[in-house]
Parts: sequence; C-alpha cells; structure tokens
Amino acid sequence: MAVVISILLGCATLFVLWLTTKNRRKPTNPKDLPYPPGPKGLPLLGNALDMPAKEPWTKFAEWKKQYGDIIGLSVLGKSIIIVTSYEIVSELLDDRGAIYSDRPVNRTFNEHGDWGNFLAMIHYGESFHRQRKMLNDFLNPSGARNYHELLTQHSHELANHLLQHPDKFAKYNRFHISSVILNIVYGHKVKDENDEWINGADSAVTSAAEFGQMGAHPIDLFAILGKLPYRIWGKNFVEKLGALKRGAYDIGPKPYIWTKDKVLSGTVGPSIVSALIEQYSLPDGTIQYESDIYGSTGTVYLGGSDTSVTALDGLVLSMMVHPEIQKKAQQYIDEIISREDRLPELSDLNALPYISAMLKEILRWKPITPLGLPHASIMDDEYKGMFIPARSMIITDVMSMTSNENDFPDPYTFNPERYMDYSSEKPSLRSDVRDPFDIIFGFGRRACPGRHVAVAQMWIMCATLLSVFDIKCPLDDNGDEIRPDLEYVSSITSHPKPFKSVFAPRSERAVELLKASLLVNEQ
Ligand code: HEM
Repeated sequence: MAVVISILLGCATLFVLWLTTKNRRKPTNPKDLPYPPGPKGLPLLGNALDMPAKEPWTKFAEWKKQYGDIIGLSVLGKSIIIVTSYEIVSELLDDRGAIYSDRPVNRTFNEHGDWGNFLAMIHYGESFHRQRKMLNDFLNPSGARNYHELLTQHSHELANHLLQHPDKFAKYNRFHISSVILNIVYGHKVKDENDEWINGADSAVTSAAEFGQMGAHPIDLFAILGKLPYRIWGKNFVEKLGALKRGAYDIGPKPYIWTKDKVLSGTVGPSIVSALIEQYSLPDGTIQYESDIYGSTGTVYLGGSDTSVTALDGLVLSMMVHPEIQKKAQQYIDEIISREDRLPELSDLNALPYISAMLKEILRWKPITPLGLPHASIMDDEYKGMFIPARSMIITDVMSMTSNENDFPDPYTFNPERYMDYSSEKPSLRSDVRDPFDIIFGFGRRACPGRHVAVAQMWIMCATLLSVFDIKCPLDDNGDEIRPDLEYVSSITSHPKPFKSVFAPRSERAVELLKASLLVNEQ
C-alpha cells in the first residue's frame, strides 16, 4: 500500500511540477534575455541531479571554470543563481539590496517547524526590518563596546579553566561562548556546564543541523503537499519535525517568557531582551511586537554560538600547526603588554594589528559558512544582459571568494602577513587588500549583525590565550607530535573534526596576572 501511495504521490508531484514549469520562462522575461549560463539539465527535473549534497563548492569550482562567476541552474522549476566572485555578489546583494535580501522559501522549517519568525529565516518585509533594528541598536560598533568587559572576563575565565583542565578545550570553548550570548541576550548567568539553557539552546541548534538539507523536501516545492498528514513522509520525518518545533520553542518563546517574568519582578540584570521589553511596553502593560523580540533575540544564539565556537577552534588549530606564527604574535603581545605587567585588553586592539591579521586569516582559511546563507530575490532583475527571475535562490560561494588567487595569492597557505603593512615604523593593517571579514560575515542587508561582537570576542580570547599559554600539539608515546586533521565537516556551518591540544602556561607571572584578574572580576 505504501508503495502505491508513494507512486501516486510521485506522479502528482511531477504533474504539478509540469504545470508550474512549462510556461516559467516566457511571461517573466519580456526581453527574452539569456539566463546566467550553467549546466544543461534534464526535462522537468532541471539540474536536480547535478546538485551535490556534500561539499557543493567543489562542483561549483568546476562550473566556475566552465561558465564564469555567475552560474544559473534550474532545480524542479526553481531558479538558483550561484555567485562565485566578490565583485558580482557585492553588485547584486550590496548595491541592489532592495531586491536581493529575501530568504528562499523553506516551508518545512518555517511553516511546519515554526522557525519562520527567526531573523535568519524571516522573509524580507516589515518584521525583518524591525528585528534588524532591534538588534542593531545593541550590536552595532558602539553597542558592541558595552560588552567588552564581559568578553574580557570570559576570556580570563576560559584561560583559567584551561589551566585547570588543559585537555578540555572543546568543552570550555562552547561553555564560554554560550555563556556570553545568554548573558548578553537574556541576562542569564550560566553557572556550570549542565546549565538547562545551554542544553535547550544547543538541542535547538542540533535539531536544525540534523533536519537535513533546507528547502529540499517536496513540501518546500509544493505547499499543497504540506496539507497531507506528516506520517506519509515517514516516522523519521515526523520525529525530526517534532524536534524542530521543540527547538523553536526552546530558543524563542521559552527564554523570552522567563526573562519577561524576571523583568516584571525586577530580578534579572540588564540584557537585550529586558531593554527591548522596556522599549516596547505600552502604558496599559502590554508589550508590542513580542514575536519580533523573541524572533530577533532567539536568532542571536542560533547565529552566534556555533559560528564563534568554530572560530575559536580555528584559532587553536592554526596555532598548533603554525608555531612560528604563534611566536610572532606572542612577541608583539609581550612588547606592548608584558612590559606593562598586565593581560591584554580590547583597548590594545589597534596597537596589535598582527592579532587582527591572524583573525582575518583564520576565518578566510577555513570559512565557517562555506556558502554563506542563501538569499532570494523578490523581483525580476537584469544583470549584464542576463535575466535573473524573481524568487531566485542566490547562493554566495564564500569558499570560492576566500580562495580567489587574485585577492589572496597562494590561498591555501595560512599566512597573516598578507594583511600586514610594515612600511612605516609601526606595523599596521594594509588597506589595499580584500578584507575577508567583508565576505565571511555575509552580504547586504542580511550581513551578520553580530560581526562586531564576534570579532571583539575572538580578538580578546586570542590575545589572552596567547599571552598566558603556548598552544601546542600533544605528543604520542614516542614523543612525536600528534598533528590535527585539518579537514572540516560541513552541515549548515563547517566544523573541524574533534582534536586534542595542549595549553602550556608560558610563565609563572602570566598565571599570577590571570589569577589576580579573576579575583578582581569576582569582586
Ligand atoms: C565568527 C562568527 C560569526 C560568523 C562567521 C557569522 C556569519 C554569519 C553569516 C554568513 C550570516 C548570513 C549573512 C547573509 O545572509 O548574507 C550571519 C547571519 C546572522 N548572524 Fe552571524 N556570524 C558570526 C557570529 C555572530 C554573532 C556573535 C552573532 C550575535 C551576537 C550573530 C548573529 C547573526 C544573526 C542574528 C544573523 C541573521 C541575520 C539576518 O538574516 O538578517 N552572528 N552570520
């Protein structure tokens, strides 16, 4: 019986597909312009079978050689545009942001899994603008400066945890990144690793990562299929959808309601949510735009936890395999900071451009989101004589841009020097090279709003760890280094495979300074 249902569903799907695609091109392309070039697909299916499920950027690199920097595909009647150059992505997504700032239709996640209200998923429109504004007030450069003290404290606590448990970097990396975000967003102070909030938020992130490829389910293609009972898609689908819904609640309404209750009873410290509650409270006690408050703030954990954890992983890995670069960074830190007998602070950022150069290189060398997050267009557009239909999915091939030889010669070598200018007495950052931050944090109106917090956090964690520790590879029984596997595993974001590292204190004085700063933080 199940087989018959599947066949009937398959036939119905193909029929609907035929109806929707047969006249797709004519009415919307009045000048009959060519579409961006790309591989020729099959009838009806288009390029559905050409799209690789794993590491698609490898295939895109082949297509780039054949078709150029803008590639057009059609998958089951839907237009997909892959952009592999920074210049084109910037012309489309930055300069024509009013057209290219939507997200693709993703019905399983957004409508059936309740994720549609989270900023990273939300369609372009009024709520999108409101949510961006809500976050921007706190995360823009001057807002981000308010978190410098908190970020510095956590960098000291992370260093202290690593002093006590030098083999537990993975655990304490995640713990401190999560703690910072939960404190900033909700005023929640995480006490230990078994914190219920961290577990709830992490299972929400996992439910999304494990759901499968976004936008690829038949329900995403044909809304009507979503009206059928979920069980026809199998037990696995029903369970994953259940987890997705629970995840959406755990990361959205649940922490919001908790914070609201505490704000009303005056028992929680300052946070983004409490400030927004105050800002949007009406005299009659109701709060306006509550779903936008938890849609925007819930996305901060989604957008900022996994990414920042991986960024710090990248720092540790790159220092393990490039001790000479680590040494140079430590010399710069020592020159400025150790002679003042203190630990680094974020106010040292401009005086230590080499640390900033390292961070740029870490994020370029192993991009955390190798294809960014897809954008979508809301109206037909013409680009250099080519036609880009409305509702195209725009894939930004970050991997191609960060390994472009013109911008980053010898791109697979980890080399912070590419950003350094030694022409004057004090080294500085070059202003004539492409800044990888302009690529890896996304584009146009959807560019990462947490960029300034992310960079400040990475900078202070890097400077603190390098002033207190030598980061090394562990040794095997023969005394040989166990080098990490530098392969990354990709889902929505890219992660290194689990690795072991050694944090060896550099000097007694560095440890004393750390202990002293922890005492000050406690007071
Ligand atoms: C190294 C760390 C990070 C990286 C590499 C990163 C990267 C990105 C990228 C590529 C996007 C999609 C941009 C686009 O659609 O063009 C994004 C979106 C977003 N990020 Fe980040 N991010 C990081 C850290 C953070 C942090 C710390 C926060 C919050 C404090 C944050 C909050 C967000 C939010 C809310 C969005 C959704 C924006 C929207 O759809 O309009 N991110 N991020």
